[in-house]
Amino acid sequence: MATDFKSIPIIDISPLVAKFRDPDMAQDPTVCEVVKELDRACREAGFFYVKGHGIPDSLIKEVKSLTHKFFDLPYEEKLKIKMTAAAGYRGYQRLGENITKGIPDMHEAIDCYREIKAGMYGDLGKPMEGCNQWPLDPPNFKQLMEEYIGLCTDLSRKILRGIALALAGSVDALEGEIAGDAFWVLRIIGYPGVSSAEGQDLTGNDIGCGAHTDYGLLTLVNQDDGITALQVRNLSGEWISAPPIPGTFVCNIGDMLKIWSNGLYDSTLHRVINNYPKYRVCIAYFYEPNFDAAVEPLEICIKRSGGIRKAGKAVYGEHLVGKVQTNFV
Ligand SMILES: N=C(N)NCCCC[C@H](N)C(=O)O
Ligand SMILES: O=C(O)CCC(=O)C(=O)O
Ligand SMILES: [Fe+2]
Repeated sequence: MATDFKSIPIIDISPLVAKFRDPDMAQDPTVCEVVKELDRACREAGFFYVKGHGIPDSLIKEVKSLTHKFFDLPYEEKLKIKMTAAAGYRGYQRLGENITKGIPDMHEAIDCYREIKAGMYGDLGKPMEGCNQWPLDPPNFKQLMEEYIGLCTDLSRKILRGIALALAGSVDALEGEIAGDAFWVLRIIGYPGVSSAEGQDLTGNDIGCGAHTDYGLLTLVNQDDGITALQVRNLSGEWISAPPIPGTFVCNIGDMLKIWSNGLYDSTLHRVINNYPKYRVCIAYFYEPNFDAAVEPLEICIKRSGGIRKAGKAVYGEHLVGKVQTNFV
């Protein structure tokens, strides 16, 4: 459960990264220290920054710079990869097309999902079937994003080994049936600055993305430098800022990890408000369970919660499809 945290901790995960392939990593004292810090952050806030993650800073920056270039293009150009239900909800959505709790969000985005081939998950997967729609301009966009997705997938797996150690006492508890064939989502997002959104009165009250939780296991947020816009809700309802810290990712727990941990970890509510005059981009990578995974509370987590089971079984793909089908106007 979240607490009244006032700030979001920064965790140096380099021991987890270094010992990833070490069969005895669970006995390593530096790994154990990171596991403790992760566990504490997940219990208290459901949010933390990671440094020492090993993804090159040049790539993290390049991803943001190409994202700016794409959103700078004329609307007609962006529409060439328009998101539709027929395209498996993959592609470009205009400003206000995504809705959160019934209210249009002041962001535009490209949504990408791991490929689902026809028939792969039967009726469960049908709505999301398809390949991603990548823009031809800027050149190299697809290649760069795919490289980035690969590295984010590897990194998430490393962090989840730490979390699996904390919750289940074994490094691979979140692999196999739960996430051995992990699904992923990438949202490439742009939030106009306060004065540039057309027809807005400069009150700066427009919500870039309304309060929500993420759907899967773990999110890696790569946000623009110099703009504080992401806010995280603590137990008493205060919004705590998560300012960009160069060289880090903001990480947060998703709904499926909340279920698996029997609520020991919460998928914390968060929102985005860009009150700056500058256009802000964010690339959010979501590491999710296997598309057809049935996720339920882990026995040991139920024991640690006084023997009370706090959630039933949820099939990840159903949860995602339910969200996606109600997220758009
Ligand atoms: N794949 C993820 N987690 N996307 C987060 C989007 C949150 C906004 C969405 N309209 C909603 O209400 O969920
Ligand atoms: O823009 C951000 O900083 C976070 C975006 C987010 O929360 C999401 O896409 O789920
Ligand atoms: Fe989010």
